[in-house]
Amino acid sequence: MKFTVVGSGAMGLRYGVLLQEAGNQVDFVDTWEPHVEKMREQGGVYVSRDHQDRELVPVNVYYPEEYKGDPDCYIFFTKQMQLADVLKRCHAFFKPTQYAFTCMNGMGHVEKLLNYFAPEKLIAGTALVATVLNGPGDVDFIGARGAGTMNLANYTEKPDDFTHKLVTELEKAQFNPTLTTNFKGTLMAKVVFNSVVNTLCTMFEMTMGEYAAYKGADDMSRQLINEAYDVCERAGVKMINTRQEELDSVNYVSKVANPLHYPSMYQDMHNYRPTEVDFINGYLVKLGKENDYAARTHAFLTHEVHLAELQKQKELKTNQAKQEA
Ligand SMILES: NC(=O)C1=CN([C@@H]2O[C@H](COP(=O)(O)OP(=O)(O)OC[C@H]3O[C@@H](n4cnc5c(N)ncnc54)[C@H](OP(=O)(O)O)[C@@H]3O)[C@@H](O)[C@H]2O)C=CC1
Ligand SMILES: CC(C)(CO)C(=O)C(=O)O
Repeated sequence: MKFTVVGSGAMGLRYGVLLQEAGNQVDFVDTWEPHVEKMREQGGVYVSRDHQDRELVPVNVYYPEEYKGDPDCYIFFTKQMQLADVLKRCHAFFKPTQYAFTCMNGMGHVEKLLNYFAPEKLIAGTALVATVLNGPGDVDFIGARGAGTMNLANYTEKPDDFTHKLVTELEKAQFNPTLTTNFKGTLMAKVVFNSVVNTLCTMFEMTMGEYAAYKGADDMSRQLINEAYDVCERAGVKMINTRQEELDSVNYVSKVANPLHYPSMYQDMHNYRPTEVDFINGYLVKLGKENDYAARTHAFLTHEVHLAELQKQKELKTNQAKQEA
C-alpha cells in the first residue's frame, strides 16, 4: 500500500516508519523546517526504542509545496492547532480517490478533514502508543514493539474493502488495531483518557506512572471520567467503554504500559509550546454547554493549563533575556 504521512513528528514517524518496515511505500510531509532539513542532511530519522538502540532509518521527506506523490491513503498526525494550516498547504495534492486516516488526540480534526475528504474516505481512531520527538530528526518509540493498542472506525461507520486492508497493514506493523463501527464513541474514549492523564501529568510535571501511583489518583480520575461521561451521555454519544473500563484503561496504560512516559501535552508545555487542552478538556466543556451541562472540573482544568502556558511564556522570555545579557 502507498501511504503519505502528513505531520511527520513523533506519532507520524512512528506510524510511517513501522508501516514502511512492514513493506509499505511511505512518504513523509512536514512543515517544521529544522526537522525536514535535519532528516535530509542525515539521510533519514534517528529512531530509538525506549532511549536505546538508536539507528538511522531512511525516509523520503517533503515540504507540502514540493510534494507530487499519489498515495492510497494519507495519515494525519499534526497537533490539533496546526491542522487547518497544514491542510491548506497540502490540499493541492489531495485527490477524491484517496483516503484520510488519523489517530490524533482531541476533537476538532474531523470537521477540518471533512472540508477536504468525502465522509466515506475518512477513517479516524485513537492510539494508546507513547512517542517522543527528542528534537529535529530524532524520535523515540516508547514501549516494546507490539505493546500498544489502537482503535479505529469509519466516519460512515460502514467499513469497506480499503478499511479492512488498512487494518491488515496496521496489524502487520504491530499496532494491534481494533476496528469498531462506533465513530464518536471510539474517539471520545481517548478524549476522556487524555483529559485525565495528559492534563494532570502536565499540571503536576509527572510521569503517567507517578500519577497513577498517587493514592488519590482513582478518585481524581473517577471525578473527571464521570463528568466526561455525563457530557457524552447528554450529547447522545454511545461510549465504547463503561466508566469502570475507562478507569481501568487509565490505570493499565499508566501503571503497566507506559509508567515512565510524560504525555504529549507535558512535552508541549515543557518545550514552551501551546497545548491541545482546548481540544481535550475544553472540547468536553463545549460539548457539555451545547447540551445544557456544566463540566465544571474540566473547565477549571482547561483554565489551569492555560495559566500554566502563560507562566511558561514568561519563563521563556526571562531565559531569553538572560541569554542575551
Ligand atoms: N506523542 C504521543 O505519544 C502521542 C501523540 N498523539 C497525538 O498525535 C498528534 C501529533 O502529536 P505528536 O506526534 O506528539 O507531535 P510532535 O511532538 O511530533 O510535534 C508536532 C509539532 O510540534 C513542534 N515540535 C515538536 N517537537 C519540537 C521540538 N523539540 N522543538 C520545537 N518544536 C517542536 C513542531 O511544530 P511547530 O514548529 O509548528 O511548533 C512539530 O511539527 C497530536 O494530536 C497528539 O496529541 C496521540 C497519541 C500519542
Ligand atoms: C498518554 C498517551 C501516550 C496515550 O497512551 C497519549 O495519548 C499522549 O501522550 O498524548
